[in-house]
Amino acid sequence: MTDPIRLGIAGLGTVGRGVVRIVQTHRDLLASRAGRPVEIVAVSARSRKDRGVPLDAYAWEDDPVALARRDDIDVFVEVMGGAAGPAKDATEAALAAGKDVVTANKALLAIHGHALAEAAEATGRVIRFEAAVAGGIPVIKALTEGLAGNEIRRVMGVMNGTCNYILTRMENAGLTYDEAFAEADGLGYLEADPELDVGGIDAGHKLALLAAIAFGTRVDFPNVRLEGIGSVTIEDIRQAADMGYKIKLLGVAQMTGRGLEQRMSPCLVPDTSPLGQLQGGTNMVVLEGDAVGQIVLRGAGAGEGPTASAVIGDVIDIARGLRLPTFGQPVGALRQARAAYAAVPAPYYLRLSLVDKPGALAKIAQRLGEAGISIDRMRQYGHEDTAAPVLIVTHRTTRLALDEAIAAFDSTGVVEAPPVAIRIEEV
Ligand SMILES: NC(=O)C1=CN([C@@H]2O[C@H](COP(=O)(O)OP(=O)(O)OC[C@H]3O[C@@H](n4cnc5c(N)ncnc54)[C@H](O)[C@@H]3O)[C@@H](O)[C@H]2O)C=CC1
Ligand SMILES: N[C@@H](CC=O)C(=O)O
Ligand code: NA
Repeated sequence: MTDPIRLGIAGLGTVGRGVVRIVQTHRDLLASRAGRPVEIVAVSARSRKDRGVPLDAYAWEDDPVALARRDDIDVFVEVMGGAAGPAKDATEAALAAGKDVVTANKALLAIHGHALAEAAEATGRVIRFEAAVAGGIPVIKALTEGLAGNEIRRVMGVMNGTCNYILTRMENAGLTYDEAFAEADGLGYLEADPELDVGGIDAGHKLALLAAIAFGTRVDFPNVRLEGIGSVTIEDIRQAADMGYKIKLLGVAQMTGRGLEQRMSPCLVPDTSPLGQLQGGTNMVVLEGDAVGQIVLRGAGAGEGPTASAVIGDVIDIARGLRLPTFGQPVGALRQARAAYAAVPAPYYLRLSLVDKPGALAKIAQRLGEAGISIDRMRQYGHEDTAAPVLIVTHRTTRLALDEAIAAFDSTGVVEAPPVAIRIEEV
């Protein structure tokens, strides 16, 4: 058998521990699949506490940058996290020292991915990041390799398990947002900064990485339109269900006539669709190509085993000699796409609280008509107070037209509370 592939692992938390565990338990399997032994040479973490896996056989480095530069490693495995600081410094040091890099760090790549891809290309190294997007789901591989013959039409997904957990608990157990959030916190689901999860930032990082591969563009996280789940109410979850929809924190990236649209926001999807059926902390990514049609990938987006599985898959690819550009094309071929927003028309869900007087609904219908918006379905609910809850599902329209109509509702004098408008993504 040929020389081993030698790993230096920076970070021994959930993911790092999982990587060590797989290397130790699947020694022969990995060697056979990689065509050479997979060995851990050195590790680094903030403290030398017990991690539940034997580490004595490995050299220890307090400093991840020193680990990245060691002569006796071939691949630097970065599983510390953080968009800057040691993760960035050590990744740069590894590339400069001629090491390949495997990382689970979506924040780092969403912000510095282009520069790091340039650095990798300059030194002839590769950066692999399957674990960074939808954890154990091999979506980077699917897009970069399996679908390489397609023009990608659209990439969609539920890519933050914590948010999907919160939304499904609200839906199934009737919890308020705050109650479901507290439950997710108690289960240890939330990132150290929960805003990364519930603000849609973590999922936005993942979407930006997928979009770069799918559309051959530079990673453009600042132009991902982010809206978190903090404003989703139990009322909307119930009313949407009544109209046949589920609310999901959905990422959508699409190349439009006006540029690249990247959105991460609460959307309605049909409750019978694969996305609508997705429960708990599971992730789902939907890829659409001109030749292949639609592909749906579902699985664990986080956790020790699933995330480490993705890291090891990347290590094996490197051991086998598979050397692909970071985003599927040489950096010079990646375009800076113009950013577009709300370029693709869609049906919308509109929840209104109207004064219960003759003609109120007619005034709303008139304003919608004046904005060129046609009503598909409408429902008014019985009520005990003076405001009548009204739900409208529109035919396809633009967000611009909808915002115009909503602004015009003010002059009707029949709207009791700010209207809620949520896009219905056609999946
Ligand atoms: N936990 C999960 O399910 C998933 C995590 N990821 C990503 O994987 C990476 C690691 O995540 P976790 O394992 O959950 O984090 P964690 O917080 O459990 O572990 C982080 C590890 O990095 C070490 N570390 C942090 N700063 C360091 C420094 N300056 N020097 C040396 N060691 C340092 C810590 O001591 C710890 O061992 C992050 O980028 C995260 O976003 C990606 C997908 C899923
Ligand atoms: N916080 C993320 C886990 C890692 O990507 C999630 O909840 O999905
Ligand atoms: Na993945």
